[in-house]
Amino acid sequence: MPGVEAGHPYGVHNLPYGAVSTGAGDPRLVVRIGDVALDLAGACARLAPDLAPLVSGPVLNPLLAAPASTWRRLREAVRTWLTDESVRPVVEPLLAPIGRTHLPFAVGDYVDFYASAHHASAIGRIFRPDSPALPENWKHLPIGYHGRSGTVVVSGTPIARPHGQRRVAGGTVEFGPSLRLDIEAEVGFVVGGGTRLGEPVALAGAAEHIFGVCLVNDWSARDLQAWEYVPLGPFLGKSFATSVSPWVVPLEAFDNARTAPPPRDVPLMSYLDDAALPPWGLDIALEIELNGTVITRPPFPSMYWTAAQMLAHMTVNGATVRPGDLFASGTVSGPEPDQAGSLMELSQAGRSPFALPGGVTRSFLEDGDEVVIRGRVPAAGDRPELGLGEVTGVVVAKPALQ
Ligand SMILES: O=C(O)/C=C/C(=O)CC(=O)CC(=O)O
Ligand SMILES: [Ca+2]
Ligand SMILES: [Mg+2]
Repeated sequence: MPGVEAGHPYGVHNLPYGAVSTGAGDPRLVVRIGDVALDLAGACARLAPDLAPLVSGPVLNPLLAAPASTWRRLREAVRTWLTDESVRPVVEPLLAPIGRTHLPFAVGDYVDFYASAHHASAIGRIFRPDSPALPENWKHLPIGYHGRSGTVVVSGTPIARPHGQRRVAGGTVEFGPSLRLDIEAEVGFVVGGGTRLGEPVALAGAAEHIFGVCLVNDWSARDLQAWEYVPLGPFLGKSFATSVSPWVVPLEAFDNARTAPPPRDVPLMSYLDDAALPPWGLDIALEIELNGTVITRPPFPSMYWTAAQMLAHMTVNGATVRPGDLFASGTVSGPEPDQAGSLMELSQAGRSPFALPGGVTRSFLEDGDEVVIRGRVPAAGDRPELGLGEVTGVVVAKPALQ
């Protein structure tokens, strides 16, 4: 592809999908190549008219509803269009600067998992100091909860500090802006190809239902969460906003970035037993920047549960998935203190504030703070770097409700 040097993290090995607009125009679906975007509706209208109806709207959902073989056909076609000299006169006028990015899919159901043993143990010690760090069920099944899909927002959306109830020292219950606003760096999976009620997705069939990968920041109000979550789990402490990166990187782009998950300590039931399957760990490196300083580098290969296991578990009771559903890995935390994916861990629940430049310290987020979570598959051997982009958000104060 002219203008995109070999090894560019958004070369033809990547080709993520997004929705962009310029000026007052409506969002249009694109594929990113280098630092520009290929207009998908225009390209399909000219070069693959039968695919045009799947990509002519503002969101990916019609494409997500098509079978995985169609996703692969479109990806191969785009790769050809971007490399084949003979179609250059058609393709070049359809390349444009990226412009403003939008949420590229209408989010159906949203599930958040809890798949890092390092995160789950650290949070367990903080929230439940008198119990084992990992709950008894943790290594038998990927724990998760259903989140609020309507508050999934695209990167760059300002995050209003939530108000709510919290219990303070001495047992008083009060209402006000969260004093423990946190982040959770996660990897998200966009579902395609629906299922029928009662028909689980088998581990071996997961690739037919996982369209692509994005980055997720599961903003979390720890004080609201700690008071509300017993016994039913996360609710208002997490439902106010969840940010996602604007680029959905197709699953096939990770073909040479698969890693073996950690050894399993507990024998897995057959619907979760992935020992005989190709590995589903992904070699993604995350980094979190707070106000311009990188504060932690969570490694995704350290996750205990894989995306395929999450999907198999999420549907094993017969629950359906639909095109546009989103499920997220849960906070990505590695074994080292500087690999934690939340401020709760980095500050030890506020007991050990961490340092930023200029003598500034933080335990939780203050108004005006900007968080950037970046993701990439690092280059290795002849594997070029694969960019996942970033998910950003600035915290803003919300007017008091009472
Ligand atoms: O262990 C708890 O009580 C709470 C855990 C979380 O808040 C984490 C969560 O949302 C799942 C995750 O991101 O890993
Ligand atoms: Ca989470
Ligand atoms: Mg959330």
